[in-house]
Amino acid sequence: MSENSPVLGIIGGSGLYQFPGLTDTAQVEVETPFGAPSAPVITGTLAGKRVAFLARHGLGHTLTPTEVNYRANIYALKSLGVRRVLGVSAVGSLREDYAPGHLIVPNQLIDFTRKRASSFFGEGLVAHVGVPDPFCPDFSELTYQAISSTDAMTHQGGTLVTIEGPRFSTRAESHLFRSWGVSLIGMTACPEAFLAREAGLCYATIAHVTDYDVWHQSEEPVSVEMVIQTLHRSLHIVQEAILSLLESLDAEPTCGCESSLEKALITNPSHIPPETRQRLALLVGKYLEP
Ligand SMILES: CSC[C@H]1O[C@H](OP(=O)(O)O)[C@H](O)[C@@H]1O
Ligand SMILES: Nc1ncnc2[nH]cnc12
Repeated sequence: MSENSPVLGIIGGSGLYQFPGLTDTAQVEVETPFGAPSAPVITGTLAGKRVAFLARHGLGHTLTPTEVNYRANIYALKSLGVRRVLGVSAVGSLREDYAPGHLIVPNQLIDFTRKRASSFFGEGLVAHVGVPDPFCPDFSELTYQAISSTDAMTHQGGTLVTIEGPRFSTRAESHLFRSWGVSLIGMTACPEAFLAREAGLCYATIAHVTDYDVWHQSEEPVSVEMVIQTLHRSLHIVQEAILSLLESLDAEPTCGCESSLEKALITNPSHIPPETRQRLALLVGKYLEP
């Protein structure tokens, strides 16, 4: 981390493949021990602050939610000195009052993914990170204030379920999630949020509702066309919210996200293979004797 490090990492989801208004941009090809990120990271200045932008599904939306290399994406942002990461996601709504076009900052997650690398750990170094509140509460509060400063209808909190995709849900699945009190459905927040926690980063999501999934009696079932149409109407508001969020990021984080690994490592250091120690040095170096 240096004085010039980006104050915010933005992971743009469906429809958000670049960030308009960025100046002094540079395209950074980051190599990580976990492979290549979804796209080059674009660093630049926005509202007078340095930011780093990454297109989650690749520049031409070439990666399915399963194919996204979440570990490389989070690692790449961490390696650039980013401390706060904002995920932007198109989501379906599982409740009447969270309507298409609304923006939400969710506060809970349910993980229904099955085929994703969801931890940086393994290969001789074990850690069990705590995620009772998987989104950083402080950063989520700032993010909620930022979306509230726009003209959009907004909501604070709600449980977001992440399904594996790429298919959308069946009606039975959609009703099941509703019966559990789940508010929103998407395909990418897990493992992104969990990896950010392992990497000691503050993470929050702006979820923009694009559809009512497939449970609603009077609405058409979700389709890509429906998602894109709603996105086109609401993405400029997300961008406006991010400009407002940047204004509130001067203070240092005071939450515990940065020290998430302090009590999470369980492996006897003398047993950690040197290659693993080296691969994870960016995350665990400060906790292990050289
Ligand atoms: C294009 S509809 C499904 C697709 O959109 C969402 O992507 P993201 O979270 O990156 O905005 C959803 O998770 C699916 O990947
Ligand atoms: N209904 C839905 N299910 C899963 N992911 C989505 N992204 C946008 N709408 C969605």
